[in-house]
Amino acid sequence: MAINFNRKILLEDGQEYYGYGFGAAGDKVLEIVFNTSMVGYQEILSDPSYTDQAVVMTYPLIGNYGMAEEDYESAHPSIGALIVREYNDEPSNFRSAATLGDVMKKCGIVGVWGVDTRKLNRSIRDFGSRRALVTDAATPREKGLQLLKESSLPTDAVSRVSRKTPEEFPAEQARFHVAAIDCGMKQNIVRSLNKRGCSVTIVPWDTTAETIRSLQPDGVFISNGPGDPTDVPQTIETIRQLLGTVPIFGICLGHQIISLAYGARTYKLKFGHRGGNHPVKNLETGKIEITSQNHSYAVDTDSLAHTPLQVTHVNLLDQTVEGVKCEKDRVFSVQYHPESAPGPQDSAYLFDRFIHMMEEGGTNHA
Ligand SMILES: NC(=O)CC[C@H](N)C(=O)O
Repeated sequence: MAINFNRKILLEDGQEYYGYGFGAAGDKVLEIVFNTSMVGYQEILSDPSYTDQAVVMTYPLIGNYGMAEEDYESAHPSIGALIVREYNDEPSNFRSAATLGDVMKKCGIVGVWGVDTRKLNRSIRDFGSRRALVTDAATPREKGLQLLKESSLPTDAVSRVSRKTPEEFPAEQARFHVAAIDCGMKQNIVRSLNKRGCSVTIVPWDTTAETIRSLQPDGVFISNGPGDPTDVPQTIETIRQLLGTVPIFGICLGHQIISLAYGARTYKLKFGHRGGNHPVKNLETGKIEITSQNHSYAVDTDSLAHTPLQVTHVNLLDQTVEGVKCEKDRVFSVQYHPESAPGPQDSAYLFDRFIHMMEEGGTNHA
C-alpha cells in the first residue's frame, strides 16, 4: 500500500484496491459493477437504478466537464459510490454549475479515485459482480471482511427511490395521458414522453391497479429501477391486473416486471450490462441498434415459452433477451434504455411505437 492512499475498496473475496477519497466520506457496503460509457457520468450518477451499487468507470478521466443543471436524471442522486482512475476537480464547461465531487458530497455519495480501475474491472469481468466495502485505507482487512460477511444488500431500494406521492408532468400540447409507475424513473423518459405529446402522471411503485385505472390513462408506463425485480411483488401484481386492459410499455426493471407478470422468470447475470455501445438486434426489422444499458438481471429465454410473450430483441454479445411483446394485449418492453441519457439514440423509435399503440385507441376495459 502506498503511504498516502487514504481510501480503499475491499471485495468480499479479500482483494483490496487503494485510492484517494472524493465526494462524501464514510463506510459503505455495496455491490461492485462496472460501466463502459465514455461520457455521461452525470446521468449515471443520478440514475436511481444504481442505488446500492459502487460503479467503476472503465473510462479513465471523470469530472472534466462538471455537472450541468439540466442533465440530472433524478432530483436526489442515490448511486452507492463512484470509483474512477483520474478525478478532475476543475471542470471546463460553460454549462457546469458544480463539480462532480461537490455534488457527491452534498448527496452523501462516496468516491474513490486513483484506483487501478483496469485491474479492478477485469476482476469484475472475470469473477463477476461482488459485494464490496468502501472504507478508509487504515480499516483492518479482517474487520472489513467480517463486516462484509455480516451485512447483506438491502432489498427495499425501489421503495426508497420511488416518489411517495403522484407528480404531474404535463405536455405542452397533450394528445395522450400516460400513467407512469415510478420504480426509480429516469427523467429523460418523462422528457421523451412529453416531447411526443404525452402528459405524464407519475405514481409511486406500490400504486394499485384500481388507482391507476381511476386515472383513466391512455397508456401505462413502467420504469427502470434498482435491485432484483422479484423484490417488488406488489408492482408485478399491479401490472398483472392491468395486462390486456390498456397499452403498456416497460423499460429495464419495467421490462423484467412485465415478464414476471406474465409468468416468465428472471436471473442474475455474472456482471451485467452497463455501457453505451451494446449491440441489440431487432428481430422484427433485422436492424442492429447500438444501445445504452444498465442492468444485472435478465429475462430467462426458456421461461418465455409458457407465456404469450414473444422475443422482439436480442443482445448480440451474449444472446440474452432484450425485448418482448404481447401484441394481443398491446404490451411491449425492452431491457435496454431507449431514452439513452447517456448513450446513443438509435432506439428512440420505441417511444413512437407506444404513441402509435395509444393512437390506435380505446382501452379494452374488462
Ligand atoms: N436500469 C434498470 O432498470 C435495472 C433493472 C434491475 N435493477 C437490474 O439490475 O437488472
